Amino acid sequence: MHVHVNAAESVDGKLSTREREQVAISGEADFDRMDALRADADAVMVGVGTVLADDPSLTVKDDARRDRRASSGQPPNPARVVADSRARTPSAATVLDDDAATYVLVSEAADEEAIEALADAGATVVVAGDERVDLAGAFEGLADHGVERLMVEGGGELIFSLFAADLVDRLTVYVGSTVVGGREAPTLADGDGFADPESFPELTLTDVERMDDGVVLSYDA
Ligand SMILES: NC(=O)C1=CN([C@@H]2O[C@H](COP(=O)(O)OP(=O)(O)OC[C@H]3O[C@@H](n4cnc5c(N)ncnc54)[C@H](O)[C@@H]3O)[C@@H](O)[C@H]2O)C=CC1
Ligand SMILES: Nc1nc(O)c(N)c(N[C@@H]2O[C@H](COP(=O)(O)O)[C@@H](O)[C@H]2O)n1
Repeated sequence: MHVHVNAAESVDGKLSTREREQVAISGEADFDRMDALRADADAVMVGVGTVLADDPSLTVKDDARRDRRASSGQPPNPARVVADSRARTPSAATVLDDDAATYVLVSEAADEEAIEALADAGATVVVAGDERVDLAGAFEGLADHGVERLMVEGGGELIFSLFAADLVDRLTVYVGSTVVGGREAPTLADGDGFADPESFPELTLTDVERMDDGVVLSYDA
């Protein structure tokens, strides 16, 4: 599976405010670039922290892109994937609507009733890991469902875990010209952090593009 992480951060590296309120860091052109990445993916993934904070739809917004997918035999929208160890995704979450298939990745620690509620709401539940989702194991399950191109949008907890598990192939980051600040505000990679410089993931910068009032940095991982 090819895993592409794409996110937007402020110039000080924040994904949202300290209250986890969604901020439009991207401008029009970058949101359109993100929409094109969604349209090129088999599935779009977020952590449950993002579902609880933003209630995103994760769908392709441009009609022509959805039409192109449909005419090439794909569903109009990519599938949606939520990493959700304890099955906390609310049944009324927008990611569970009928606009696309949705996979919720849970761990063995998730409550059976919560898992049933997700299945009743139409999600396909994939169980991997004891206390936390084992991302590598869960991705094998997704591959069995035909997911070959996965785009990950965040947030910071999920992105850190993907780097820690060496599961990232490509990273694109829009850096907007704004300062959010706040030691509690989510950053591109949160989690426990890498303590040992030897374990820092090594990235290769492949492109720098000016866009809106910011830049898009592209890396191979
Ligand atoms: N600016 C941007 O491009 C984006 C910003 N965001 C922002 O990020 C914030 C949410 O980020 P976070 O709080 O970091 O939450 P998150 O979206 O990274 O979700 C973290 C949660 O995912 C679950 N999870 C399951 N397995 C996991 C694993 N193996 N590793 C890590 N997490 C796992 C856990 O319940 C964990 O608490 C929101 O404020 C949202 O607005 C989110 C996506 C993109
Ligand atoms: N690329 C990007 N730039 C920003 O400025 C953002 N705030 C985000 N947020 C992500 O977009 C999701 C919302 O998706 P829908 O419009 O609901 O489909 C949000 O949940 C973040 O993942 N991304």
